[in-house]
Amino acid sequence: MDRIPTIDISPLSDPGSAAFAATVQGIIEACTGIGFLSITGTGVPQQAVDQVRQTTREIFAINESRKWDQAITRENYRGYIPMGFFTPNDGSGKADKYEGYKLHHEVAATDPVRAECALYGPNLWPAEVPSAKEVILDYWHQLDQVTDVLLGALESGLNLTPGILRDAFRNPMTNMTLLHYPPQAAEEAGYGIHPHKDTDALTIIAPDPVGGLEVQTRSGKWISPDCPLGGFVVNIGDMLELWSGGRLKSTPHRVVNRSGKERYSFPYFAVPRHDVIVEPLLHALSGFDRPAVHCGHWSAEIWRTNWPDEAADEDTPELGTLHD
Ligand SMILES: O=C(O)CCC(=O)C(=O)O
Ligand SMILES: [Fe+2]
Repeated sequence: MDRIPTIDISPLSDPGSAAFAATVQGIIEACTGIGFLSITGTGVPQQAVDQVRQTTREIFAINESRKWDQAITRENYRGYIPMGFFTPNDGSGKADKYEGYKLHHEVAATDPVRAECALYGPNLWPAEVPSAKEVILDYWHQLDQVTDVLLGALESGLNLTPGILRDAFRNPMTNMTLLHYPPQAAEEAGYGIHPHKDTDALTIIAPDPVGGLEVQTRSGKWISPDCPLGGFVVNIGDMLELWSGGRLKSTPHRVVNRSGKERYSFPYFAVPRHDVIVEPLLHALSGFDRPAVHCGHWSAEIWRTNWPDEAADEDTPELGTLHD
């Protein structure tokens, strides 16, 4: 499949209907083919998306020194990620051209889950943009609903026990990154984000109309998703690939911002609860041989190995890094 289909998911609200079955079939074809699809009919109002994009702009407009005051640390993977901070540890030595702001599933400092897994906690919301917390969490909760609907469709399409995927997302490790990519000159080498696979279950992005996201087809070509205004790009990450025994595909993608304009993006990464062990729920396809993943451990390793002086080990295969 050399194109990314657009699918209206509104029939998923009517399980049992013929339109539900046809929509599930379309989603399964996209996810077992290119691993990406554009969705419409989510019920998320365009205004909610516009507000998050505006909030993202405002956060990156905060003065540089104040942004550094809220920078991400090894102990707390939340807050500002300065430009070039995470050089991919693939040996290329070339930093990605973005700045970010990392957010995780919001829980209060007193939440009992923190005793079970130390990665949970409150976010660092920037005081300079007082509306950020409300605007982003409102959007986040809407995407939690969209995720639930998509997981229900995948359970149905893969003939899994109803609820087996959805139940793994109670008190999840879902996270978001706010991203700002300055324009890259035509002759400039390097990427906004280098080619990688996502390590989560699934990702939902409201694409910036300036473009720049590119997806690798199985034949090795790079194509751009064609997503209508108001739609979202969804892709399968490593965890759903693993759950499905290799049927659903986690596909390499990258960002190159040659639009001449600032690009703002805010991917939502759905990740199960810390104690969930992701392993094939169906017999694995031949040649698909990946070890089970414990979500809390996996997330801790992703936090750790993003620092350029830290490397993944045998215990933590891949972590989204592509090897030639
Ligand atoms: O900004 C985008 O469109 C994609 C970002 C991305 O692939 C990621 O953060 O994993
Ligand atoms: Fe990605």
